[in-house]
Amino acid sequence: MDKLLILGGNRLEGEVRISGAKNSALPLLAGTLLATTPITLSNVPHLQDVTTLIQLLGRMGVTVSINEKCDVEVNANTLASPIAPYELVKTMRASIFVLGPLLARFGEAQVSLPGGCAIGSRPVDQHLKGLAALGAEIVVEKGYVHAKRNGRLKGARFVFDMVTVGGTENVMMAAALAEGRTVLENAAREPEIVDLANMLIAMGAKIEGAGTDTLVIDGVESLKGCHYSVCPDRIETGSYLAAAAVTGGCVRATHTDPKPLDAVLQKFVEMGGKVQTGSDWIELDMQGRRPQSVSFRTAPHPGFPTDMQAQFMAILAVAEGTGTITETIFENRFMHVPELNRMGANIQVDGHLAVVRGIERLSGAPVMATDLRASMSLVLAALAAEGETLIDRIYHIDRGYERVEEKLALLGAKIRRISNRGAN
Ligand SMILES: CC(=O)N[C@H]1[C@@H](OP(=O)(O)OP(=O)(O)OC[C@H]2O[C@@H](n3ccc(=O)[nH]c3=O)[C@H](O)[C@@H]2O)O[C@H](CO)[C@@H](O)[C@@H]1O
Ligand SMILES: C=C(OP(=O)(O)O)C(=O)O
Repeated sequence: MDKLLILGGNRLEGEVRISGAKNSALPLLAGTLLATTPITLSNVPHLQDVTTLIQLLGRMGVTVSINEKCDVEVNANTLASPIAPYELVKTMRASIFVLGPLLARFGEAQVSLPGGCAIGSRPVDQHLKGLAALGAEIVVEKGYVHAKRNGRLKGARFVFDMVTVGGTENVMMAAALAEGRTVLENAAREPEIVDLANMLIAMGAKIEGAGTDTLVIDGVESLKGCHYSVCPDRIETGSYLAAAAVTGGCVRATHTDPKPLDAVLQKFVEMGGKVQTGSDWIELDMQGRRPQSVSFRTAPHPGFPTDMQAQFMAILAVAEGTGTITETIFENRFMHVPELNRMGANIQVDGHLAVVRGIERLSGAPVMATDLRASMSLVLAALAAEGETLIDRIYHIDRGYERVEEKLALLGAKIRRISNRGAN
């Protein structure tokens, strides 16, 4: 298992090029199943999760190739078996995104239930209820969702019980091929929903309201291929800006989009950072200063993203003053706390609330990554700590951060990947 070795204490300075968004690339790849002619996706990040979804499409008989520009070309016409098996789904929850498209386009699907993960139980009941509202017959048996339709899916009005990003995406994809109008209420408003809607529209879908809490989808009989570029990763962007915040440095993230990051950028300003933006870049300059503590609660977009919570906790750990963090989206997303405390942080958790009392300097220690964003919070803490930190189970970070050690090294981090393939 690979580990990361980081020697802390360097102020990070420079430019970092942001990759395509993991959380967009995954539903877009699943959405390619809906098209009757090939789709070409560009700006696809090179990540373990993307590889897993491509493997899943390949396992179903879909033809996936990478062209000379590193674009991913998908031809779903060769699909042979609409089955997403447990051994692939268990490594990546986003595999559930193939359910709606398979059902709508090919009439049936068998997708392993993804189950929970480190951050929470993460049920998919809303995905299933939404598809059932469109007329799908759904049975859950032996750990698999069996879904089929008789005739076309039928447009319907459906109100999500809670705001769910994946649920909105799955049902929106299915509704794009349903007969008649679907209205999805209490829909998620994340930028990745807008990206998926835009690709579906480029394929010929009729969708209005993406980015609001009501989606109106007029189903069409078929969708065609297109060329589509994955939107920039707002969480990767925020994570590299967090590296500036935690080290008192100055980082400019390029090839990104400042708009979806309002809530995060506001907190950097509250911390005492100087934030400047252009149409496709963001710079955070801490001017050598220690961040001031801030408090926040996670919320669906446009609120503060849960996917940035762990990284901000690392900043608060070395900030001046005390800050509180309330995690409202996932029930178990404080797994990084004991590891940060092992590095000297002073964080107390009571249910969904974490109280972080900033200290001047963390100290390097051997720590264990428990999930994707927790891994990044340990990396950030290590960058600010005195001495060496060895982070184990770094495979989590490879799910969501492309060439992380290379990008950080270019900003001046002393970071090295220790590969120990085959051994634990
Ligand atoms: C691949 C991807 O895009 N992942 C993101 C997506 O995950 P994901 O789409 O899984 O997250 P959801 O928005 O669906 O989950 C939000 C909350 O709703 C609950 N829920 C969800 C669906 C359901 O059927 N029933 C149910 O109870 C979940 O357990 C959670 O408590 O949005 C999350 C919230 O912004 C992000 O942290 C993830 O990075
Ligand atoms: C929780 C995340 O991803 P996933 O939904 O793929 O587990 C994340 O990106 O922070």
